[in-house]
Amino acid sequence: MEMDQLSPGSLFSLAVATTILLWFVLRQALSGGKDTGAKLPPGPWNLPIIGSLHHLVIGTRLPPHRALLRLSRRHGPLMLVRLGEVPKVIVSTPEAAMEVLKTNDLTFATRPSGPTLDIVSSGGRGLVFAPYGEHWRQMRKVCVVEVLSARQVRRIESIKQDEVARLLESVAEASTASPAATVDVGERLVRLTNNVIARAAFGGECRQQEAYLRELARMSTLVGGFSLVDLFPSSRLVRWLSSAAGDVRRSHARVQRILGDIIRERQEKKPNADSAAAAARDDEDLLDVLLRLHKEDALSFPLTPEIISAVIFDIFGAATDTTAATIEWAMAELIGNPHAMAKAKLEVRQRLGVHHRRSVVTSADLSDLHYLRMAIKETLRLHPPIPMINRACQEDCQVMGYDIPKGTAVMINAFAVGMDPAHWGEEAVEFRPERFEEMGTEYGWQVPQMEFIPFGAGRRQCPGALLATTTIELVLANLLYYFDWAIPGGAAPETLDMGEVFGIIVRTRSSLFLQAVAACHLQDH
Ligand code: HEM
Repeated sequence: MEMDQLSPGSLFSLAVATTILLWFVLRQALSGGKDTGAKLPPGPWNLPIIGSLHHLVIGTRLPPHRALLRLSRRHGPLMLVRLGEVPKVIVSTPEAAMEVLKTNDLTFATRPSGPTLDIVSSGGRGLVFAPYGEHWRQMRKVCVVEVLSARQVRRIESIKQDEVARLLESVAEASTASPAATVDVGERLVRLTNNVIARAAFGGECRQQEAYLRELARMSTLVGGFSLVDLFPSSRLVRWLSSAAGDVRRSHARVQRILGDIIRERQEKKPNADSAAAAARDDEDLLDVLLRLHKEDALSFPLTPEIISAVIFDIFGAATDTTAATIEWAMAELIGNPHAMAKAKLEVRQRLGVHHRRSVVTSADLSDLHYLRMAIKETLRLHPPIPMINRACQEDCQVMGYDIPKGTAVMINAFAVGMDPAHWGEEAVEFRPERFEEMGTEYGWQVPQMEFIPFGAGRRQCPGALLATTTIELVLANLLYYFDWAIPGGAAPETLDMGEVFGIIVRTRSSLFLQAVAACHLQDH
């Protein structure tokens, strides 16, 4: 029985199974729950057992971030919903985000826990889901200072160019086939971002990459916080009915086995590597860096192989699908908006000239591509790949005049924030990159008023934003410079499926299949 994803069917089954308990629950409710006197945020009315879930599924087929945006328009920028048995505060406007991510940055600097999250976070031993504290501080520093150091970024730059060249060659091959083959854009992009991170992390490509990717994708859809086990963490009935926790555990174990093999092989290959000499070399990959830190043993929390594996897993998860999904959404939006596509293409081709001699447009060529950059921002505003940013409250506090008790899970709806009509106007749903120009040339990736937060904000904000945005620019510039793109069969742009699959990362519902026609000759690499 497939009970795991939030759907009307699964909720109905659950409601029937629990109806017999309703009377007792109602009796308890009528006899009066404890009134703590706290002034909690407003929210929709709740049903026993399922809480507010019916508002998210009945009469709507919207994914959670969209359904929650709709609810917030009725109940306010700070809203308390009960997702099953878990109360969550939903933050939906820039003003509310400002209070959580800036005014109370430290109070909300931790992540919530939950059955599936606890599994993928290896019990908080990695970085992305680690609870706030010394371990997180250390791992964040390792990530920023060592993993994303200037030297590593330089190394990754040449890997990116190499992988982009491979992508272009494979697209060129499809475009010259007879009849011309369609390109599964999403699949190629996931491959590209995975190859980049795999080569950055392990030097070579991961031999078990296919299996690794399959398990990562499976986990992403199960760990969005809307699996039944996460909604009813204390229910034995749900645990019995649901396979989500077991599926996540199995996928996670497989991924950890693959990573464990890679780490062991590396340790066996370079058992006596002189760490200082290795550090001085430019070819030290992320695994070398982490193993060197393990050997130096100078950190307060020793980097055990388990922690190294958890951190690499986190960086893979954080860096690959987010970047690939953004490029895919950008291509979908540009195809769906021919006027924007024409402008972006013209800019790339005019700025780079027709006689671009290198086989790949490099990062050095990207500085003047203002329209393309705005198109990427607009894509991230409309399709933040992580629309629901998970945080938790570390101590009792007040936000917008409401009491938030310690331990409350908080979801910042980055999608809703980017849709706020007070900042983005009534036509906020439209893809219009020019709006960023109208808001001022300085309107950057980080904005002071929190109306654009695809990378989060505050001390837990994404440390990979620069790596991500430069990769997205590089790939898009190349795709638009070398090819003209169209929907196969000449279908109209409106026919493009812009539906979403919800998970920890939101992706396009249907693969984006496009036809590419070479716009200029791709020189041999
Ligand atoms: C388009 C691409 C990306 C998007 C939209 C994105 C978005 C995000 C968001 C929303 C968060 C949570 C921030 C918060 O809680 O305030 C996050 C965290 C994180 N991201 Fe990214 N990210 C992207 C790419 C990357 C890349 C390339 C890396 C590579 C290292 C990365 C590494 C991380 C890490 C390590 C965290 C956890 C930080 C912490 O908890 O301290 N991300 N990202």
